[in-house]
Amino acid sequence: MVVASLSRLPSGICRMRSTLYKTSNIANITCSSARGSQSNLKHLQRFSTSTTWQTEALDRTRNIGIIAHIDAGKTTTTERMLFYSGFTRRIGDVDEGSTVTDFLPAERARGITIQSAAITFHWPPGEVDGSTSPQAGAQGEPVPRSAYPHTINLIDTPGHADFTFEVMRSLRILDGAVCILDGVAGVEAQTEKVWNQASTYKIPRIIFVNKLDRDGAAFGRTVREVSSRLGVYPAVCQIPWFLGGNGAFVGVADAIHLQGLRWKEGEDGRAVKMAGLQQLETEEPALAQELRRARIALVELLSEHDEEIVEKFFECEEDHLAVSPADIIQSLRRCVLDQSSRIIPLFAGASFRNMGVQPLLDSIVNLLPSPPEAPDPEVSIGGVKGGLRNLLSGDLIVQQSEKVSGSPKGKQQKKKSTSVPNSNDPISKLQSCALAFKVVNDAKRGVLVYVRVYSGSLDRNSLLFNTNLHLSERAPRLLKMYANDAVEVDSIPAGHIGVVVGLKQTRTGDTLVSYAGNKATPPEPLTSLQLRPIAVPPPVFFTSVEPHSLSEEKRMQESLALLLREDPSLHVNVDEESGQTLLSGMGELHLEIARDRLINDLKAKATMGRIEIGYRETALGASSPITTVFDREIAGRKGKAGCTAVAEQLDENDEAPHDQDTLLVETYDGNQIIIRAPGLQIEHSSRGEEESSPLLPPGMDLVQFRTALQNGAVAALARGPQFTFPMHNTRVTLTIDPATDLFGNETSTSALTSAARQATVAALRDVQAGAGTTMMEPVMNVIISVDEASLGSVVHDISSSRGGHIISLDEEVPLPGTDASSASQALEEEALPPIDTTRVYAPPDPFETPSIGVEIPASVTRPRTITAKVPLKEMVGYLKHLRSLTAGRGTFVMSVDRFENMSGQRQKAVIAELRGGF
Ligand SMILES: Nc1nc2c(ncn2[C@@H]2O[C@H](COP(=O)(O)OP(=O)(O)OP(=O)(O)O)[C@@H](O)[C@H]2O)c(=O)[nH]1
Repeated sequence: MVVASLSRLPSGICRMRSTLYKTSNIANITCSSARGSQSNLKHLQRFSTSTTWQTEALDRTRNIGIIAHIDAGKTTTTERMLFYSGFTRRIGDVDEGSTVTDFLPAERARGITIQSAAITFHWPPGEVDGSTSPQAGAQGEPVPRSAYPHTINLIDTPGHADFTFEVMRSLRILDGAVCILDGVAGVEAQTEKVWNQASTYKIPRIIFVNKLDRDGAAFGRTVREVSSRLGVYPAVCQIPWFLGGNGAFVGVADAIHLQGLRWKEGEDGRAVKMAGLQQLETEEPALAQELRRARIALVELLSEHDEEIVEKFFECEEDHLAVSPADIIQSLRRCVLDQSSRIIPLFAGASFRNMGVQPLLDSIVNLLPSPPEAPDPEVSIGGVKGGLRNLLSGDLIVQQSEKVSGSPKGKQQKKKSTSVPNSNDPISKLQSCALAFKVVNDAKRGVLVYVRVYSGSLDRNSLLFNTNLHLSERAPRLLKMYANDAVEVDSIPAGHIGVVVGLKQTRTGDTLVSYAGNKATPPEPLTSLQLRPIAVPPPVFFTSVEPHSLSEEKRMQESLALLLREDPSLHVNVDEESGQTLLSGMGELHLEIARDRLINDLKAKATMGRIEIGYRETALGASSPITTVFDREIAGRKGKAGCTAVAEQLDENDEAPHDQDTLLVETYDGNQIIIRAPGLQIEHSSRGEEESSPLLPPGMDLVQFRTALQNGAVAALARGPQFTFPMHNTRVTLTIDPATDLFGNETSTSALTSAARQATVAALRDVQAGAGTTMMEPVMNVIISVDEASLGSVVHDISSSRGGHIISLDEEVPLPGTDASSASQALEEEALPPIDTTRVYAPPDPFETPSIGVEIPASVTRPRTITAKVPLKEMVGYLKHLRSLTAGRGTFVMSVDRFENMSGQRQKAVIAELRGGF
């Protein structure tokens, strides 16, 4: 056996690698030895100044994420990656709370990942210079990419369902992903959910089956689940090495290189023993035989999808074992990038035992795409959707719009098609385009905005226009991050991930553009350019937040504002009547973490109340038009404005008015707000952009007028007339008659807001007195995975004790994600032919008979899947119950389906419970 002891040899990783890939020309690689996390900053600065960043070839960059079910081992694996790449000197432990990526106190305390952290390291260790990787060695033989250092930007994403939105946000900026599976639990419900979300963004993926050291690990079963539950063809590149077939897990056998890799129990994993096929044949004959089968299956699978490997196969006289590792890697890479093949390379290991992580790193570099190879990022601009590269090349035709006199915002537009770019074309003015994917408040450096740059180069001090908030901010400082260490840079080039320090407003999820010229805003339609917009799901839990004293109020509100910038799936609103601040979110854990962040990290002196379900209230009919005139002093200034409001049940089939008098039709938190001002005599500037009216109060423009009225309606809708829950599914129409409702100077924006609020409140009370209002509750889409034996009891429990409706059994119904395009994606996926799971190669698990070519009954390969709609109230604490019904095997995921009207009886029961406490 060849022994490569990395602890003894400073360049050991390289040695191991050269043995791994049998390449002769990689002697010029300088391997860095493992360095301590304290000292690594200096070490990193050496190869990460702004100049080198600029010149780092983009094809040697990987922006990847790790996705998985909670506890599959994402953080544990990341820690090993950091260690082997030389970024840290010791391996952090999740259970001891000493990991690099889970650096928030709340994460360390709970041992789970809450916020995605972006980390940069190099694999293999060494400097990433400007040269592109050579594709061939001196003798013309292909050289694997993993022979040359690459920059890996890694995003560790949370696995808990409460943080799905966080995962979605991270997925948007990834070019590739590693999906980690727990080798005992197999494909779990949350894995399926995240997998489907990654499919939505067409992210190339590889799979790592982890925890193979645990009792009950079943690699073969997991492989079969990958094909049946994730709907892909697993390309088994490694199989587990159990000593003597049924003994301890000691390493992996690699079907690409036809060799065994063995790690010594209890060591840090840097020393790897390698054994060729012949050696395995004498020492581990059963493993050697299975390895041959794995190689045959791998070449066969690739041949079905890749012409080039077929040629190589013929060149090797149809000998599966003779095809070179480099040819197999290239074929795998082609299949991963061309996702129509649905081939997913699959690797094996046990990160906690330090086994299998270096080959996984090699595969990240070898198989996952560089930024230019990744799918074209989706953008929306001027009402058109398409790819950013297409937009920049002129292949995406943007409809430039001219507003029609008096038309509502965004409606009734005259379209004029412009092919882009041309010399006058606004798209050619775009200098850079970036997505802010994360906002973090750093105790030392202030607010850090993580950005992924998609085009051009984001330069220090450039003016960035935020197309979501419609404001400009300067970028005074730029950083390149290494977990919680940073290096100052002058610019962040396209394809890279970096941090902007000093932005005051930008939130997670906002698109930032810089543009040529010195105008305050970019030319239309660049103002509407948005990268991969995602819809924030409605919050379903809420809690009150009270400052300890009045003097703490300001600090608390500032901290809450920061929390909201970090996480837009949190919502804050102030109940106007009680003055209470309410914080709402996606789940109980989500709010608990928000509480931790607010009180422990941001040091707000505040108390949070009980976490409760966010019910809603809705109108059952329509009010009569209610006109009120607000006439009171506001902040020492007389304020007077009138408004007429009608509140009614929102019927999706009812068309909103689109006439000249309609200034706004907007859906906000499930309610629709319409603003009308007949006779306002709206005028347009010659360029058709600015709107104004001679009848508006002096100094007020149409945007301020609309926003003031809208704010009033939104504030009133936050509290229902009967149950005080926020209104839902309700339409409010505000009508302003310039002759009777506007009073010159006295009509300030705050007077308009108060008038709109007052009129809406009165209209809601009128509905309550007439047709009435009712409570609504969140109903969840729930997908439960159980084994056959527990199916009956779980179905019975859901439908009889929890008032749920079973929608289907064993049907692959993708959960409606938080992304608008997932539904269409699901439809697209429906069209794909089913995977023939009987042809999928999976090695036998210990104590199982060989499985190749043997038909596997569906009941063995697939756990049963129950899809149901269940009120959220009945799902509180469900995991514990499910575990007891299924002997610990059952798992579930859920997402909000809709809010539903509650029956009188159910309403009464909930109110009694709320009064008496849970
Ligand atoms: N036996 C064994 N345990 C492992 C392995 N990998 C991770 N674990 C353990 O599994 C638990 C979860 O690991 P994490 O790395 O925190 O998992 P995660 O996927 O990051 O979890 P979240 O961040 O909470 O989603 C920890 O107790 C780890 O020590 C492994 O290969 N073998």
